[in-house]
Amino acid sequence: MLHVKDLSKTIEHRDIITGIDFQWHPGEIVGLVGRNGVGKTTLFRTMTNQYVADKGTVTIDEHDLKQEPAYQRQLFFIDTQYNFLGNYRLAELPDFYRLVYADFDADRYRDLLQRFNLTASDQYRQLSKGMRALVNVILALTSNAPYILLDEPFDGLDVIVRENIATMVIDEVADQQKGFLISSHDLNELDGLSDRVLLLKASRLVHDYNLEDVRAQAKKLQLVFAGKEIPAIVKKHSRLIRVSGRVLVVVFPDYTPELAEQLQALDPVLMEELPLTLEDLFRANLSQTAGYQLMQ
Ligand SMILES: Nc1ncnc2c1ncn2[C@@H]1O[C@H](COP(=O)(O)OP(=O)(O)OP(=O)(O)O)[C@@H](O)[C@H]1O
Repeated sequence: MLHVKDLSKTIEHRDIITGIDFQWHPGEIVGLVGRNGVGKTTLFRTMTNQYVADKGTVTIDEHDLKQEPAYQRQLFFIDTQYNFLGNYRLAELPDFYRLVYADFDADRYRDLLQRFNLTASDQYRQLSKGMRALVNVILALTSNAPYILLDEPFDGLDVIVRENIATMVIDEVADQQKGFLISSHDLNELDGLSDRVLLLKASRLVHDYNLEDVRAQAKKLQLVFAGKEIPAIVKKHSRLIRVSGRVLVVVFPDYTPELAEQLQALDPVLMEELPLTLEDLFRANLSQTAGYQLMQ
């Protein structure tokens, strides 16, 4: 089990990540979401000791990664902004990774390059953004590290490659109990991939969602009422996702049978359940207000 304990990092007197605390088990695919600049990449860099934490620890099975650097080999991360790969050909990369990851699977690396039509003699820096992202994921999978950090892995990839990667990640988790922590803006991609999502806001971890529980509790409804006014009970208990004419699309984070009865009693012209996406949850939790003020 990997445990991030009270991890904090200040850069140029600004708190970039503050008191981050969570546990992550092999076999879990955890999503990491948050708005631009909230600190997702900084969290990855601090977890892997690229940035020295001001406070807190990261342990794997109780071994502190700073005190026992050998355990860092159980954690895989490629920094998409700063890495050493640029000047090397794809065929050369296993030579480096083998030095750190003793179980690096060079045969599988070669097979995956072929499968995705990547040319082994190409230099990493000559690849397109999407192809580089793909090579990063291939290296992550073939490193055989049990804990893998992927920073925006779907950024720049076309839909076919995305689907292939998502399938490979799911297979690795099922077959080998690897753990993935995946930051993404593409919430649709994390939907159906993660069992659990961590939400960062203003440098802090503000939610640790078990998506199954959340889906059992929350409901997204399309509502139309006869009157012009939005009923108080709707405003009080829901977040507005969208409005078009008199049709409201709202999310109730805590939908109870009592609430359902109260809504029915308002005699809506239309009340229909819609599938709740991760994006709805993200918007419902990140906006500063419930959204109704905008309509006044
Ligand atoms: N080395 C650094 N020097 C100065 N500021 C930094 C440094 N690293 C990170 N920051 C700042 O920390 C904040 C968080 O950046 P970070 O890249 O971690 O965010 P992010 O959540 O990954 O963003 P995005 O989703 O846009 O990639 C930003 O304001 C960034 O400018």
